[in-house]
Order: sequence, then C-alpha cells, then structure tokens
Amino acid sequence: MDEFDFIKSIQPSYHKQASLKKGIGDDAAIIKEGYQNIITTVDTMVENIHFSRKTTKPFDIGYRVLAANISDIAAMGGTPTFYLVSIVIPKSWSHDELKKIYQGMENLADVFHMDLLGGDTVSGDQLVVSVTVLGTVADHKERYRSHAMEGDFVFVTGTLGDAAAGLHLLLEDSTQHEGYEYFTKRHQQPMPRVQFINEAASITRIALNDVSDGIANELNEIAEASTVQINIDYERLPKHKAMNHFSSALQEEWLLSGGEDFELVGTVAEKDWEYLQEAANKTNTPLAKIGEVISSNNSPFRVQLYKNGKYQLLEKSGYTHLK
Ligand SMILES: Nc1ncnc2c1ncn2[C@@H]1O[C@H](COP(=O)(O)OP(=O)(O)OP(=O)(O)O)[C@@H](O)[C@H]1O
Ligand SMILES: Cc1ncc(C[n+]2csc(CCOP(=O)(O)O)c2C)c(N)n1
Ligand SMILES: [Mg+2]
Ligand SMILES: [Mg+2]
Ligand SMILES: [Mg+2]
Repeated sequence: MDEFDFIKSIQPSYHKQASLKKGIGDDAAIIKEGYQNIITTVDTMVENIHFSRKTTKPFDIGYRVLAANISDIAAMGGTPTFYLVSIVIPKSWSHDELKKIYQGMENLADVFHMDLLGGDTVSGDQLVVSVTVLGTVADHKERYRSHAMEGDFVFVTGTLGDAAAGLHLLLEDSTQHEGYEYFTKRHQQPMPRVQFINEAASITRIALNDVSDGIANELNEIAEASTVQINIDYERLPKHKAMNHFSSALQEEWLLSGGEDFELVGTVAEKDWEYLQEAANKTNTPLAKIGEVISSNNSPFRVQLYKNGKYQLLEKSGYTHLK
C-alpha cells in the first residue's frame, strides 16, 4: 500500500461540520468563516527522506518545511497567516542547530507576515519537523484541483526540475558544475508563489496544484479531480538555461517528476489568460502555457505528453512514500 492508497483508505465518507467546504483531497482544507475561508494544511519533513545533513543546513530545513506548507496555501489561492511547529529532536542535534531551524522558518515567515502560534517538542531517533499553516482566501476565490474545464490553457510558473537538479549536485558534491549556486538555492530555499496567485484574484476560476511531486503527478491529480483530459507539450516546459548542461534523460526525469520546485501548475479559461499574464508581469513571475484541457467527461481522465512528434500517456511518477 503506497501513500495514495493509504490516504484513500482513511478518508471519511461524510463531513460533520457544515462549514467544511473541502477536506481531504486538495492541497489544503477549506473552512467557510463569514465572507472568507480559513485554509489549513500540514506537511512534515523527515531527516534522510526530505533532507540530510549533507544537502540541507539547519536554517534551510526550517525555511524549506515552512515554504512547502505556504506553497499548499498558495495552491488554494490563499494568503498564509499563522503556523505551528511540531518537532522530534534526536540527541545528536545541538541547541544552536535547532535555533537555526527556527531562524529559517522565521526568515520566511517575515516575508509573509506570519506569526508562530505554538507547537510541540518531543525527543526521538530522527529529526522530524512538522508544520501546520493557516491562511485565508476570499469566498469563491479558492482554487481547487477539480476546477479545470475543456478548452482551458494549462500553465506553470517558474522553471521545472531545478530543485531535483540542485539535490543531485549536492549529493554528488559537484560544486563546480554550471548553475550550482542557482540549482542548490532552488532546492534549499524555494519561494512559494503567493504574490502571483493573489494578484490573479480577479479571475473567476483557476484549477491549481503546487509542484511538490513533479508535474506528471500534479497534472494527473487535476485531470482526475476535474474529470478532464490534459495535453501538454514537452518542448514548452520551462527550464533554466543551465539545465542544458545535464543529459536529456536527466532533464526529462527532473522536468516531469523531479518535484519540490513548489511552483504552481494549473488551468485557466482562454479568455482569462491575458489577466493571468498581467498577474505574472506585476509579480515578476515567469509564466508558461504548456498545453490545453482537451475534453471532459471522457474517461480515462489522463494526461498526454507531446514529444518527438507524437503523443504518449504521461503517467503518475515522482516520489511515493510507503512504496
Ligand atoms: N495521514 C493523513 N491523514 C489524513 N489526511 C491526509 C493524510 N495524508 C495526507 N492527507 C490528505 O490527503 C491529501 C493529499 O495529501 P498530499 O500530502 O499528497 O498533498 P500535498 O500536501 O499537496 O502534497 P505534498 O505532501 O507532496 O506536498 C491532502 O488533502 C491531505 O490533507
Ligand atoms: C536527502 C533527500 N533525498 C531525497 C529527496 C527527494 N524527495 C524527498 S520527498 C520528495 C517528494 C515530496 O515529498 P512529500 O510528498 O512528502 O512532500 C522528494 C523529491 C530530498 N529532498 N532529500
Ligand atoms: Mg500540494
Ligand atoms: Mg502533504
Ligand atoms: Mg506527497
């Protein structure tokens, strides 16, 4: 049983609270509160799974785990406001190192004016940092994975595969490699796309997901949740210029399934494309059209990749826990 089957197996069949608009099944939960909604989500990072002493400095462990959570708030169209931290501490971690983890979180929290609300501290064998984030989004401006419609343009922010390239260079100690500083920074200190998505608040409908597991996964989640088919073009996938210094096999793997870029991927009506571009320009966000939603209500709800003159099925890939 992998993580996705496990999540399905524990999903409750109904909600008890009328205010719960979205529970399990998107990047974060949505709770209606007057004319706005509260958003909440939790993500956990574990030593030697999500980071290691070799790949990530204590400051960056804190920064990255908070960034991953803020990215899920952005993926719902929201603004982050508060966070709580639960930490499992092994004996081998010094007080100084633990302080640095909190400095990393505080550094990013300052950018978004977020307050630390509380948390929990326990001892254990492996460093584990679990962060719960709260945020808000105006009512009817939530961005669900289920909102894609036939004819939509498929878009992605930033460049893809950078975090995976950074991780590779860190693990290989390739400090002289072209783009080392850029790629490793993208792995260690990703910046969630909050400003961009908030700037796009006037758009009525956007289907959205954030790139934690790679676009092959994230686009399949949109296709399934929206019951649509999605076509994307490999040549249109945005990549940093230094990416060309890696083999084409590595590039393909990282662009499609690298994950941890914490970019936003989604779909928008063709008529709203120019407004999305305006939001991208205003917030200095690279934005690429990578494909289209081609049909709906036509099972299987799948993603096709156009490469070398033909379409191929783009199956889910990327990192899967409990595999
Ligand atoms: N152990 C769990 N118990 C209850 N709900 C869970 C559990 N694990 C995941 N979920 C829910 O399942 C959905 C998918 O979770 P997942 O962690 O894959 O999403 P994500 O946070 O966007 O991705 P990532 O963890 O890769 O950043 C979310 O709605 C999440 O809240
Ligand atoms: C030391 C080290 N080894 C491997 C990786 C790669 N990695 C770990 S989890 C994950 C997917 C997202 O996880 P989740 O679904 O839990 O958000 C990826 C791509 C890493 N970051 N650090
Ligand atoms: Mg997510
Ligand atoms: Mg998660
Ligand atoms: Mg996951």
